[in-house]
Amino acid sequence: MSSAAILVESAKKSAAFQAVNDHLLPEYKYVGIGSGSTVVYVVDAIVSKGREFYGGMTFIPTGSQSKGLIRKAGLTLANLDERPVVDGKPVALDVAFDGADEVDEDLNLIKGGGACLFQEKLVAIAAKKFIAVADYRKQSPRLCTTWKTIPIEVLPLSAPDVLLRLREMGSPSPTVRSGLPSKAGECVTDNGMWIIDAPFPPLRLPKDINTEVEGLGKDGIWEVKTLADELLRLPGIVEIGLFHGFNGVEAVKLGKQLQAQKPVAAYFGLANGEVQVQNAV
Ligand SMILES: O=C(CO)[C@H](O)[C@H](O)COP(=O)(O)O
Repeated sequence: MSSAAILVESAKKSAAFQAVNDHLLPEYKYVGIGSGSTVVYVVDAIVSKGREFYGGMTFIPTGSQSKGLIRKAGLTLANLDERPVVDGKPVALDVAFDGADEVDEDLNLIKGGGACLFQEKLVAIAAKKFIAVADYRKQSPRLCTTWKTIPIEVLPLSAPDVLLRLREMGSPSPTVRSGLPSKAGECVTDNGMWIIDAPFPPLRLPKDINTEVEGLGKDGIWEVKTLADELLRLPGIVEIGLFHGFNGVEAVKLGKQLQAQKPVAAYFGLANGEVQVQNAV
């Protein structure tokens, strides 16, 4: 491994251990475990706390990789739809930890680099608190600055029409993600869908908008929510890798449970070994 890669791995690990220390409380019962390479360290951090600490917890995966991690670590596994239902409601997860491809200054996220965005969003919204864990490369003032594409999960037979609509919306060269080098043909998600990676110029935040026209993307620059709403209106798109809106704490105040996509905090491992915490304000 190159020294740059070693630095990145060590940053992911530091962020994961601090996030778990700060946000996994011994009384918790249901814990969401996301996907990707950073989440491997989240599981390591949980295991390092010892069975007395995590033995009463059940871990909910966001896809087959995450399921494998939970099983391999000897943690108790249950699928999202296997939580008990109390008073007609599935119990909320106490916390969910997941990685991110890009995090903006308002804690909006791009996710889906690992093609797991659909189940990741289901787990994030089912959690009282969602914590993003990443290394320093993922921090960015605006989405689509360093991670330049938005992953979009689509029904395979809708792909040609979705690609056309994305081009009309100002995405210059959206492409169906390939499964290569490990799989010939398209990348097929855990849900049997395909992923389209749609490049967009860096997205605006609501505070950047001077006129309604800008927010609508007519100048080619979209605001996060406007773009997310427009994408989700298109039949064939199953889910998008934009996580935006509000977080779990705000959702409770607003009475909008099961709609919170944003993390309450993002933990970034830095190149100097420190961890920077970006909390929701
Ligand atoms: O969204 C994801 C998978 O769909 C991942 O959480 C995201 O790609 C970050 O991965 P990594 O921790 O490997 O950088």
